[in-house]
Formats: sequence, structure tokens, C-alpha cells
Amino acid sequence: MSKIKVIIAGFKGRMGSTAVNMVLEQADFELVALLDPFTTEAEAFGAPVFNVKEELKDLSADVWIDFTQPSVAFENTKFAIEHGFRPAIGTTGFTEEQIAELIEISRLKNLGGLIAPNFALGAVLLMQFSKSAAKYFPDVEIIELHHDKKMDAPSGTAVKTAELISENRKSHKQGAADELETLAGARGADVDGMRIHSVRLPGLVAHQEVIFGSLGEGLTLRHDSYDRVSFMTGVALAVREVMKVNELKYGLEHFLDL
Ligand SMILES: NC(=O)C1=CN([C@@H]2O[C@H](COP(=O)(O)OP(=O)(O)OC[C@H]3O[C@@H](n4cnc5c(N)ncnc54)[C@H](OP(=O)(O)O)[C@@H]3O)[C@@H](O)[C@H]2O)C=CC1
Ligand SMILES: O=C(O)C1=N[C@H](C(=O)O)C[C@H](O)C1
Repeated sequence: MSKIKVIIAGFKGRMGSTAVNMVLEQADFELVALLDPFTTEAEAFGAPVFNVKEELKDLSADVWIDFTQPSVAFENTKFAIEHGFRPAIGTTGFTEEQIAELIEISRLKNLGGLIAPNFALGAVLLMQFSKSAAKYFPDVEIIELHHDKKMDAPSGTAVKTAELISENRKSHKQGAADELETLAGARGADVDGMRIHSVRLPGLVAHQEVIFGSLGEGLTLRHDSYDRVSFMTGVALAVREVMKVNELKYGLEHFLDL
């Protein structure tokens, strides 16, 4: 059986470097190219290094893993699809409109792919459990906690969690009707009346609590990524699964039996 040929964009970053190790460990994957804007080496980990995505256009490869930054992820994903590389995108910060546009392009190209705001299986379960709980606990706040180098807020996971909760929760204002915020931002971001709070501190990796409150009871769901290897089971699964579908999916749950 031929190996799945993988490109990694952002290979020098915290996630990209962890993904390089994961790809090298899989017997059925082959690392065929690496992308980083400032690297001067021609080769790393046995694969050629490129500085701009356009240099990859004629490469023979199957999957484009992307852990770069929000400002470039949309153009990278579009480029990957247009050149026949199935995207497995971990980079966050996409707007709803961008995701819809990318799905449309993937359908036109008949090419599978995935944008997953979180590849940790526990985080995907947390999101699904939160969606279920919202049927009975419509008052909810999300607290996401990350390392202090994170560029986007709220996290992609918190946005996706809110989207899934919204499927089972009617939009409504939470808290006192005459609530007064005496310090701007104290109540966090407002998504259909539910609140998202973003914590950034050194020492953290990636964590999220979803807190539900009801009459005389509360329910707290929490997931912790203590190490970036926590995301790699999901990335490996995604690389294999994007080979079997014909359009871009949003969320790793599409490839799990939940
Ligand atoms: N889906 C998931 O499960 C997870 C997603 N993430 C997301 O992944 C992304 C990356 O996170 P993290 O690894 O911590 O960030 P880092 O800043 O550590 O890594 C990003 C890397 O991308 C490089 N880069 C920037 N622009 C380009 C470009 N145009 N082409 C190729 N490489 C580029 C950066 O280079 P330089 O520093 O030189 O600019 C840097 O090395 C974030 O959006 C984060 O939210 C993170 C963890 C899990
Ligand atoms: O930047 C990170 O670190 C992470 N980003 C993703 C997000 O924005 O949700 C996934 C995970 O939370 C780690």
C-alpha cells in the first residue's frame, strides 16, 4: 500500500514540530515537504523546506497539515484545496464565512479535508457533552484557558463549543435583566447570550471549562491538554480519514463514532 504523502505548514512552531514527530513515527505516512516563511535550511527531517506556499504547487502530495497562524490559514487552506492537497487544518481563527467558502471550493474540487479547532479526543467529547447538556441546562458560560503566546481569542474550541451548544439552546440573555458592567469586559464575550471568557497565562497549555447552572444545581465539564502530544491522535486520524471523504468537514467529530 502506498504511503500518505504529507506536507506540514508551520513545522517549526509548537504544534508543527510535534506534528513532524508524529508523522515520522507513522509507518503509513511519508513527510514530503515542510513550509516555514523564514527558514534558510533547504532540508529538515529528510524533507525539503519551502518558504512560500506557491513553491509547492507542483509537488506530489496527499495531505496538507497546517499549524500556522490565523492571518494565513485561510489562504493556505484555499491554496491546498486548489492544488489537490487534502487539508488537515488545526490553525484557528477562521470566520464562519471563510469555512463556508472553503467547503464550497472543496465540493467543486471533490476533495476531502478537515478543519478541526481541536484535535484532542477529550476536547471533542467535551464539546459533544456540552451540546447534549445544553438541552436541559440552557444557562451556560465557557471559560477557555491557554498559554500566553496564543494569538487568537476566544479559542477556536470555545467558538465551536458555543456553535454546538447553540444547536440545542435558544438564544436568550443570561444574568440579571438590569445587569451593569462597571468594568468593560467583566462579563466576557456574548454569543447569543452565553458568555465566553478567555484566560491567558504562562504555564498553561490548553484547557476549557463549560459551566452550566440551573435551579439549585450546577454541572461543570472540563478538559485539559497538559501536553501537545494530546492533539496527535486526532491529527493522525484526520490524515487517514481525509483520504476517504470528498469534501471539507468542520470538526473532528465528523470522523468519530459518537
Ligand atoms: N486544532 C488543534 O487541535 C490545535 C490548534 N492550534 C492552533 O494552531 C495554530 C498554531 O499554534 P502554535 O503551534 O502554538 O503556534 P506557533 O506560533 O508556535 O507556530 C506557528 C508557526 O507557523 C509559522 N508560520 C507563520 N506564518 C506561516 C506561513 N505563512 N507559512 C508557514 N508557516 C508559517 C510560524 O513561524 P514564525 O514564528 O517564524 O512566524 C510558527 O513557526 C494556532 O492557530 C493554534 O490556535 C494549537 C493547538 C491545537
Ligand atoms: O493555541 C492553542 O494552543 C490551541 N488552539 C486551539 C484553539 O484555539 O481552540 C486548540 C487548543 O485549544 C490549543
